[in-house]
Amino acid sequence: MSDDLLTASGIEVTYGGRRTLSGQRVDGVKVLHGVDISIRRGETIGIVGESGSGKTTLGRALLKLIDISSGSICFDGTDITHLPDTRMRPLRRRMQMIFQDPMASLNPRHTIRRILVEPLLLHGVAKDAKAAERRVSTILERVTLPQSCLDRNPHELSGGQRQRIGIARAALLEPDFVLADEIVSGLDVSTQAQVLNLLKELSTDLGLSMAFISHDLSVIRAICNRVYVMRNGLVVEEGPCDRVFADPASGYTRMLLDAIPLPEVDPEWLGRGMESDERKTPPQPSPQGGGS
Ligand SMILES: Nc1ncnc2c1ncn2[C@@H]1O[C@H](COP(=O)(O)OP(=O)(O)OP(=O)(O)O)[C@@H](O)[C@H]1O
Repeated sequence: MSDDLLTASGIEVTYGGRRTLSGQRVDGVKVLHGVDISIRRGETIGIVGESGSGKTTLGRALLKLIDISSGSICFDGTDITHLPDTRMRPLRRRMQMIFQDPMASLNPRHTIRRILVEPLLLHGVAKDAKAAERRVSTILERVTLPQSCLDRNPHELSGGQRQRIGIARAALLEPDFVLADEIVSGLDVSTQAQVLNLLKELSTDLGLSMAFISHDLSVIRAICNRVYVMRNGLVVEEGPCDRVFADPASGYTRMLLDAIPLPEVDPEWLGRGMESDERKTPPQPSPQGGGS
């Protein structure tokens, strides 16, 4: 069995290309220009880069949520590049996504119970509603939410609670791979820390592979083993976080690091030691807002 769970080679994505009714081809805009990326089993990689560099597009391409115009994608030994929907369906359960804005991904008219129970039944992970409810109750405890959340609608929860529901929904389906796209950028710093901690624990417990998209370098450093740095639809640097942050090979990565001084990170909540000189860096607000 290969160490790699997910590999993608030469990924190109073009938005807006089409054929007119008269058969003429209208060129679109190419936003990924041949990206190679691999994610090993049990590994968390970061994808970082300035706004518009193509992080979200790459993430969606990896999950086959958008079409690629060139390249290939392999998941757990299966070439999924041209896999038809029927054969892709069982793999979709194993490749989950957690979104930046849970309000946009959780149906506002459904209770949390329905939001969590339905996918379990749809994917056949639980054999009946009773078994599904048992699983949901257990995962709620795991993400430290009270059972009373089950009868609420998404808008009745806080942002941090909603993000925990997003994590619970992904984890319930027992995925092998989770893509997390800017999932803490809308949260305050202490809630960010709690959500990141939870995700880190879950990924270890469940042996998940994760790709973590963020424009926030401190978040990437806190949670990832390796990092891919993107610019203008290309990977300009890839390597272990420790090396890339301490000694970036690309001038662009150095510029990103200079532009966004790393804030002080409390090693208690990250469960990770830091060098004493890094700890002297004062906390700095990120000058970049928004995200994917
Ligand atoms: N559906 C779409 N149609 C057309 N162009 C798009 C679409 N989605 C993204 N783009 C363009 O593709 C490029 C890459 O966007 P993408 O969202 O992947 O970047 P990003 O690095 O995730 O940026 P951000 O951090 O701001 O979310 C941008 O120029 C964007 O405007």
